[in-house]
Formats: sequence, structure tokens, C-alpha cells
Amino acid sequence: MIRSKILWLVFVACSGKLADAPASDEIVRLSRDDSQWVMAAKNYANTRFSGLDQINTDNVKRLRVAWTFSTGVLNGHEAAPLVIKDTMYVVTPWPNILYALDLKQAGAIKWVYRPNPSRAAQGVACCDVVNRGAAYAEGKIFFNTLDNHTVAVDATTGKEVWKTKLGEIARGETMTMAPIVVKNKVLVGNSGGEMGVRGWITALDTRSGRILWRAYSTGPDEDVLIGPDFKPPYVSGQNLGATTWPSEKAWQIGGGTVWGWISYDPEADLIYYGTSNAGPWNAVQRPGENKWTSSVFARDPDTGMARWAYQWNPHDLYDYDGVNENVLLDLNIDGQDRKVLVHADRNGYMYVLDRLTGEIISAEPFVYTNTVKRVDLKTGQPELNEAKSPQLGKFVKDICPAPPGGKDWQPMAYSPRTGHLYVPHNNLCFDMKTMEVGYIAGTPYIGAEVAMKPGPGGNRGFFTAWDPVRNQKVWEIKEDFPAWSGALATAGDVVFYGTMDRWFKAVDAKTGQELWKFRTGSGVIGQPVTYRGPDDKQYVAVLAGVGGWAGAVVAGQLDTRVPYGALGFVGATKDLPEVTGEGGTLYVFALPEESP
Ligand SMILES: O=C(O)c1cc(C(=O)O)c2c(n1)C(=O)C(=O)c1cc(C(=O)O)[nH]c1-2
Ligand SMILES: [Ca+2]
Repeated sequence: MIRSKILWLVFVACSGKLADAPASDEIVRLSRDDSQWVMAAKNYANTRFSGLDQINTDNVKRLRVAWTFSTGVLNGHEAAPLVIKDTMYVVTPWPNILYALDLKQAGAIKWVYRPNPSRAAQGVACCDVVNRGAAYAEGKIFFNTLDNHTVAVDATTGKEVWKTKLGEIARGETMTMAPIVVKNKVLVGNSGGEMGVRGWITALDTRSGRILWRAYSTGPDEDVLIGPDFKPPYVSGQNLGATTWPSEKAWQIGGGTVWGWISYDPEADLIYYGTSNAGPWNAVQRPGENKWTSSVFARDPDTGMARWAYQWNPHDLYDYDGVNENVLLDLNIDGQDRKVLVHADRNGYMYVLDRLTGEIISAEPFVYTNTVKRVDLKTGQPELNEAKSPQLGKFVKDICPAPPGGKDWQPMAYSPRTGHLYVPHNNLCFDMKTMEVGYIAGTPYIGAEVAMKPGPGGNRGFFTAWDPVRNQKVWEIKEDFPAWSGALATAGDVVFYGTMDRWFKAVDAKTGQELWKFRTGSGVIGQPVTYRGPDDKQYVAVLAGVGGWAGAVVAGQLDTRVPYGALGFVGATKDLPEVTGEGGTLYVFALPEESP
């Protein structure tokens, strides 16, 4: 009797686990299947590496357009197309249209889903009305709309399965990030670090859209989901969050939004993601470390509880959002096998962290920086250069990197074949003047005037190959403009990325030699992907269509649909349309048929 009760309990416990497991297992399996592309970053580790090798360093020069598709939408096209079986899914910037394209018929439209997001959301998006893509699981496509909804759409029929509202435009919130699905949960976060928004990450039930948990980046431990298991490497004690701000009001409007990338280690069962800049930019108004803005969190995906956190930029002075991707790698460093997380921060440093504990293994600059002199590996503290501290009412000149950072959201790739990271990034400096700013809900909360300029050498961007074991540069390619697209690495040892001046490029993964390039219709800031089509050929797909904050960097305050002016971007150089055309087009490339 007792025995059967125990068996029954074991059965219940296991079936509970089983009911929870499928989505992650399915996703791990699908993300290893190189014929498909099921989440923006390709896999939970965020490597953007595909094992396909039909396109290689010898034949890539023959790459041709197979088909194209016009989205009919202006603004920054940043999304990664998804490929599930014979269908490609493309999300556009506002109005966030989801297209399903038939790969058996050169991209014929299968269906179109229009969520009709509120027009008002356009006015509060800091950095253009962008969207970074969708995620697939359990027969559904999940993505965010600019007006703060997460939607689930049936991947076969295009019918809406559920739609959940998560934030408020009136408070300055928007959503631009690409979700990931972990264990029957869709994980999403908000934008608005320039608008006096309080940042959060939220888990929704994939089946119902019900909110399961929400963790704030700022405020008391119970809101940040910090409990007894929280073991940050460089700080002790709890209730750190609220006490590192001058007042309760300050952390309620202090930023720390979650608009970047989320990665997941199924073995450790931890998710990793970063939080945005502290607000306002004028740091005089928020004395203290401003935890947990510009930080990285490791959390339990079931409960949301934080395991550890590390603050890249305590008391952020320069709008250094900490949201850039955390690439999860297993590396042998100094003879030891380490489970690491690699992160190229806006502050210009490449960090290699132990992803189980949060300890820093190394931190080295990947671009010219004069704001952070070094990162102390014992204390975790960045040592700041006081000569570049912002001053109230007075321009401080030539601060590097500029607010978009040594690198912004544009994600790097990693090839296990070369052991190199491929990093699209910026080379920007700026002058900054700070001023007192009042908080008005739903309006920019900045308190700074900035003028951007190219960094040393006069070029505004680089595409850099980086060795994460030695934590040093391998080679770099100079770009006139910030390299603001994602990177894609393949087993053909070809690496792809796009440029603002309308080139989509293929380079040799080992040497950086340019192998092929193609002029697209507009600047490329999308994330390239690759897949095996129904005809067994390898295809490479990317969205062109310039915008995003890179658009502002190039164009200054031209576009009145987004409050660049309010953000104080002065020093416009050239008109955006004079540099690079506008409008979204999907390009799909393949090798031509062998001629007999
Ligand atoms: O603090 C925030 O909430 C927030 C949101 C976003 C966004 O959602 O696009 C950007 C930024 N900050 C930001 O600082 C930034 O440099 C940036 C660039 C871009 C882009 O799409 O090119 N978005 C954003
Ligand atoms: Ca920001």
C-alpha cells in the first residue's frame, strides 16, 4: 500500500516534469537541425553557427539571388527570418506584420498576420520602431509588438492563438526584442530605458499566454526575485537593489530594461540576459550604483529566481546598456575546461565569465575606449577614467565609446571550427553635456546633449574576429559605417554580415579576406540566417532596410517619427537616404545550378 503510494507519487512527480520538458527538448533538437532556423540566435547558446557547408570559401563568389520579398515597410529591419520546415517567417518593424512564405514556391505568401499595434507606440520608441524577430515552439510563432503585446500565432494557419498585454505606452514602454522559449515558457522583456521606464523580464505560458512570473531589474529583492539562493560573485548580502538608489522614485523610473538577447543553458538550467542603461543619462540625479541596471542576470527559468548577477557598469555614466548577447561556450582556458559566457559590452570590453558562478575570467578592450581603464578581476569593478566624467552644463569632449557603445545589440557569431567570435561593431566617440531633467511619464528622460563622431582612424565601424580563449583580436575589417547587422558563421568557413552602405558580404572565417559582396536595396541591419531548402540546397537569407539607432548615428535627427531630436542627437552628418536607400526587402541567396 505504502509502496504503491510512493510509486504513484514518483509517477506524478515525473509526469509533472515530463509535461514541462517537451518545448525545450524540441527546441534543442530543432536548433541542431541545420535545415531550419527556429530562434533568432539559432540556438540557446546564441552562436549563430550553422553546420551547413554547401556554400564554402571556394564557391561563395558564385552566390546569386534566388528570390526576394518586399515587406512594404520602412524603418529598421533588424529581424532574423525563421525557417520551420518549408516555411519562412518574417516579422517587420511597426506595424509588426508577420509573413509566412512558402519555400517550395520561391517565397510565395502563405498567409499574413497583422496584429495592428497602436500607432502611439511609434512616438515612445527610443531608437526606431524596430523588431528583432520571433521564436518557434509547439507549432506556434511567438513575437512582440511595439505596443507591448506578446502574441502566439498558429504556424500553419496564421490564426492568432493568444495575445497578452504586458506594458504601457503611456509610461514610455515598448517591446522590440526577440523572445525565446524555454520549457513551455515564452521569455520577453521591455524597452524604454530612455523614457523613465522600470525594466523587467516576464515568462508567459506558451499554451495560454498567462503570465507566470515577472522579475524587475530595479527595486527591492522581492520584486527583483532575489532569494536565499542568490550568490553574486562580487557583492555580499541582500536587498542591494533598492539601497543603491537615492530614493524609491528613482528606481521606479531608473531603466534596466530587457530589450536584448536571452540565452539558456539547459544543463545548468539557467537563463542569461542583460539589463539596459540607468536613467536618466544625467547620472548626477541618481547617486549610487543603481543596481541592477547595466548588468547580467542568471535566473532559474521555472521560478524566475536570480542565481547570480554582475553589474558591467555600476552607476552608468554613458548610456552603456548591458543587454548585448551572452554567448555560451565550453572552452579550455589555461588547461581547464570552463563553462563560460562571452559578452562584448557597450563599454568596449569583451568579458569572459564563468556562467555557473558569474566570476570574471578575463575582460579586454575590443575597440578603443577611454572611459574604462581596466576591469579589476578580483573585485569586478571597472576602473573609470575621471577625465572623461560627464559635467553638468559643459561639454566633455572625445569620450569613447559613444552611447551606442563599442558594440550595440548587433549580435556576434561563434564558429567552433575556428574557435573565433565574429563581432560586428562600432567605432564611435562623442562629446557629452549633462543637464537636470524632470520626469514626465511617456517622454524622454535623458538630461544630456550628445554629438557623435567617428572613433580613431576615422571609420565608424569594424567587423572583428576574436579569440575568446586568449581574449584577443585575430583580425579586423574596417567599415565606413557602424557594422550594425548580425553575424552568421557557417561550416563552409564563410562568415556573413551586412553594412549600412548596402553591402551584404561574405568573408573567409580564418583570414577575414572578402570573398563576395552584393549591393542590397538599403543598408543591412538584419540578422543573416542560413537553411537547407526543400530542394536540398543551402540558402542564406537576410533583411535589408535601414533604420534603428544606427540610422540616427548616420543621419542625425532626420526622422521625425522617432524622437531623435528629443534625445538630443546633434552633429548630423549626412542625410540617411543620401547614404543608403530605405525600405524593407528580404534577400535569399543560393549557388546557381552547376552548368554541365
Ligand atoms: O534602454 C532601452 O530600453 C533601449 C531600447 C532600445 C530598443 O528597444 O530598440 C535601444 C536602446 N535602449 C539603446 O540604448 C540603443 O542603443 C538601441 C539601438 C537600437 C537599434 O535598434 O538600433 N535600439 C536601441
Ligand atoms: Ca538604452
